[in-house]
Amino acid sequence: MKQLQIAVGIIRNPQGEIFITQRASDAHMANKLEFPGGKIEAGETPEQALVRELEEETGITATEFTLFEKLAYQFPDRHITLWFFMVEGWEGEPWGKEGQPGRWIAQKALVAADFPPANEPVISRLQQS
Ligand SMILES: Nc1nc2c([nH]c(=O)n2[C@H]2C[C@H](O)[C@@H](COP(=O)(O)OP(=O)(O)OP(=O)(O)O)O2)c(=O)[nH]1
Ligand SMILES: [Mg+2]
Repeated sequence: MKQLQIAVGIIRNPQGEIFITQRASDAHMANKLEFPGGKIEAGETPEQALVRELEEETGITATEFTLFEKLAYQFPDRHITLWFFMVEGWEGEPWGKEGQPGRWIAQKALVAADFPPANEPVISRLQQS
């Protein structure tokens, strides 16, 4: 069974909108919306992986972030631990750098069913705050 550690960024602007991207049609959790991010590599801290992944996937350099939630989720074929960081300071402007569609959505308008099932507790928290 695959064991993966994942760092993702909840990129939130001063208007309370969050930058989300859509996963590729051939990826695990195909076509679902996601918070940009990816696998923590050997020797990396979750924070280092977050900064690297956001540079690779959205072109921004994250400068201010805090851990928002850490949770484990068992998919049929893999066990993942997700580190969700709230990102409220960055340099540059996020875009779908790897060709994936990206857009800003009001925090309260996020819909849990549009994301992978592991994200449900985080979407709930974002809707309430
Ligand atoms: N990026 C991201 N992945 C998520 C979220 N929720 C969730 O369950 N996942 C899962 C899907 C994948 O199994 C895993 C993330 O892997 P990934 O495909 O983004 O990894 P990566 O960027 O390193 O991609 P790659 O180099 O392997 O192509 O975590 C989320 O909000 N964002
Ligand atoms: Mg990724």
